[in-house]
Amino acid sequence: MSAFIRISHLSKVFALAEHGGGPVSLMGALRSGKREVVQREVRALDDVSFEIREGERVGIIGRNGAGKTTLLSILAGISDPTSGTIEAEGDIHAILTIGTVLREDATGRENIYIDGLFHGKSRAEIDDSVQEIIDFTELGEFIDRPVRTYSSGMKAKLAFALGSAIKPDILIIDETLSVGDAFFADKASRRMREIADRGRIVILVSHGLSSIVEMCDRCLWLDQGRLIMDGSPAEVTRAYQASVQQADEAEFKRKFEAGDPVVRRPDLGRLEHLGLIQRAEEIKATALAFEPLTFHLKGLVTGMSRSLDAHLRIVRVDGRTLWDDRLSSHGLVLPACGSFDIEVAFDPFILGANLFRIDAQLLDEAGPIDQISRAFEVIDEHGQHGGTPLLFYPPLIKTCSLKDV
Ligand SMILES: Nc1ncnc2c1ncn2[C@@H]1O[C@H](COP(=O)(O)OP(=O)(O)OP(=O)(O)O)[C@@H](O)[C@H]1O
Repeated sequence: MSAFIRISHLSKVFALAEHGGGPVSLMGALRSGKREVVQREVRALDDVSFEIREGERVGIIGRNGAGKTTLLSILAGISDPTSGTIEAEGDIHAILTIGTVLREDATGRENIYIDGLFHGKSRAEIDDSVQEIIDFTELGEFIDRPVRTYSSGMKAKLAFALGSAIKPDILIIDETLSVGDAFFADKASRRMREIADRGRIVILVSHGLSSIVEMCDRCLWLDQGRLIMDGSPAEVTRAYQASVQQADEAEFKRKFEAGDPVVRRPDLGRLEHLGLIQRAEEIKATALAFEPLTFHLKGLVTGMSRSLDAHLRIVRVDGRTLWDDRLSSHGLVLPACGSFDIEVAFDPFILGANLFRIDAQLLDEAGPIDQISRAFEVIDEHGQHGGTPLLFYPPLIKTCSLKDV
């Protein structure tokens, strides 16, 4: 008989209830007796299908909340899918959380006996294998101390030694190895290979991508409950890493677009508009490289401030400030009270293709009064200037003028 797992169109939906205090379980919401409970569904697994054949060591990766643990608990028979089927041949042993494997008040040795008896072994059979398990754990004299006195690494070693000693047809491990030391991880990896070499199946969930590459020969990538890649560990972990990096970049861009926070003093004045003008038109988000560009700043001064000034700054998405100047240094004097309307023109345009932000700040000698930021992208229509975007010229302001308002 050969071990295999076949999963077809597997989905798992959790019903969550929400009221003022945020999400709670449906039972919790019913118990709390609160009205206006809105039911929401979490699709932890969404139409997942794959097959694992004998001898495969399969790693499962994905960001937090991707559905990995849900998949493992269905594979381990701890929870049922909402829809879809799972067929498995062979007895399954799962180490999902160390806490559920080990009894804290019993010693390590007692845990070996309890676990063996639980898995249907006779006392004599356990007597035969106990020393081998103890040797594998490297716990030394700790084996006769209560598990509650162990470090998390020691618990991980014992849990793994127990799980793998049972010699199951299908061994499922959730993150357990990540708390062991490098030497133990190496030994555990060899043990997993032995299990797989006997024609069995090993499934490992881990956030440690290097352990997946080292220990597995196949990798599944879950994202928001869906299986999005199935292939060699090196290939899948590379693609996963690239996607995580992109998501981080997107988060960075979102923060970048919001600008730096400043303490505002609205009683003294405010900035009302920061626009970009190119080819005599106000543009929204995209400017062309190598074309003159004008910034348009409108605002209002309502209090008596001394040394009133406007400060403009251009920042590239990587955080580098490319230009930073006060308009007073170009002879521009803001009115002491009333509206202002300023145009600042650059020629030639100084920026290469990239994402930028312009920050305009109204300030006086005591500090900022108001700030307005605007992100914009510069594109090179002709694509002649690829590579790392550069600051092409020292910025030159062509005109810096105050309009009559
Ligand atoms: N019992 C539950 N009730 C409600 N929602 C749940 C339950 N268990 C999991 N979920 C939700 O299902 C989704 C998948 O969770 P799961 O724990 O499987 O992800 P994971 O990939 O193991 O994440 P992590 O890497 O953080 O352990 C998440 O959105 C999670 O909030």
